Amino acid sequence: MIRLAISIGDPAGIGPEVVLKALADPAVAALRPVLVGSRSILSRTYAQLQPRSSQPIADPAKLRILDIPIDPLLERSIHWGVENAAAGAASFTWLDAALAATAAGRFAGVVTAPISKAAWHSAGHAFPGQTEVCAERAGVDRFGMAFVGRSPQTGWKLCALLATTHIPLHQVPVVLTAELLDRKLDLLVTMLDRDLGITHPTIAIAGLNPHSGEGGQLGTEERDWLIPWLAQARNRYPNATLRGPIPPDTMWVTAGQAWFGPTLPAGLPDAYLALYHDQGLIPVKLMAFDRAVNTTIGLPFVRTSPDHGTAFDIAGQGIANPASMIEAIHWAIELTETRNQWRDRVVAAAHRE
Ligand SMILES: NC(=O)C1=CN([C@@H]2O[C@H](COP(=O)(O)OP(=O)(O)OC[C@H]3O[C@@H](n4cnc5c(N)ncnc54)[C@H](O)[C@@H]3O)[C@@H](O)[C@H]2O)C=CC1
Ligand SMILES: NCC(=O)COP(=O)(O)O
Repeated sequence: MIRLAISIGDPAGIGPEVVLKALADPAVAALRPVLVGSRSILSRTYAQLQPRSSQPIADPAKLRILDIPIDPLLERSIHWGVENAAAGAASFTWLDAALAATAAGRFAGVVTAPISKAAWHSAGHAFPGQTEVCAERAGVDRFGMAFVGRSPQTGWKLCALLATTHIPLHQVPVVLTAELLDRKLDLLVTMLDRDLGITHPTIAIAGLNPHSGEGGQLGTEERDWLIPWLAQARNRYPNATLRGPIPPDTMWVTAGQAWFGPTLPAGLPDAYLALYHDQGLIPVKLMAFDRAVNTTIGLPFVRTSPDHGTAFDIAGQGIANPASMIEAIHWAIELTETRNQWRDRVVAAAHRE
């Protein structure tokens, strides 16, 4: 059985709730994952939400928990919907413990419930997000934030990688370079092969400007370096079909048709490379807010997370939807299995040589 750790996220948000609701799903419970967090916080979540929850919620007394208590004085300052340093310190400690146990070989992968970046900063942890902590603790400097999802209507798999992530919009054209895109495309091609079993992918690559610059009239990045970079990338990846730079507003039209069905349009790409956070995540969340899963690629282990955040506005009400957390757990299993099969194939091929 594949062993998974689940860090329970910010205790003032919906993380503990969606984790306990996910564990009420028999298919998730059968995986017997280990929750990394405070037993006391989980018990409190269960006691308060079970009577008013819209959905079944698992009793933490029956679950496997790596208990990391919060100092009782600090625990008293944790309240639903209140973003503060105590909650940020706790969620950071739990993530770190899950990663340390994974690095020690106890788990094959980590599923992380949502944290608040602002709460982390208040607690003195100056990371942009969980992605960067995973990468640093794993000792890798080439990693990416990808989103995957399986359409409940058509079964089509959505896969999108963000070339840049948590930076201000005005920095995007500065940070985006041919070298950065080389690294991101490399990660994406590897992920498609190793994690999704796609050896000859078609990848849609967005332009940066409206209409991909309209020949330089609406921006020059495409003309100056993006189109030349794509020509070189096509030579480097003869097994891949690289389409682009595609006008960003229309790039997702067939993805939407494939997601909602009833039929799949012809010529669908296997994956999308978006150049900045909202260029990728607005369409992904519009299509698949309750299904999409954030996965960090480039790590030596699998890491997934729901696509949503801490939802402080509804924390403590019992109405949070666990669907994306459930998907994050199933994707962690699926990605680990495909990766293991890939490794077996590589080893078998090496023995044949
Ligand atoms: N994986 C992670 O750790 C993520 C963390 N975040 C963090 O979460 C915090 C809040 O971010 P926001 O932009 O407000 O996004 P959010 O996803 O927390 O909330 C956006 C809206 O969606 C609703 N919502 C979110 N998840 C829901 C669920 N499972 N069921 C029902 N409704 C749900 C919320 O109530 C809110 O109205 C930020 O600090 C952000 O950095 C955001 C995305 C992912
Ligand atoms: N918008 C995606 C997001 O915020 C995920 O951040 P991370 O904590 O998984 O790095």
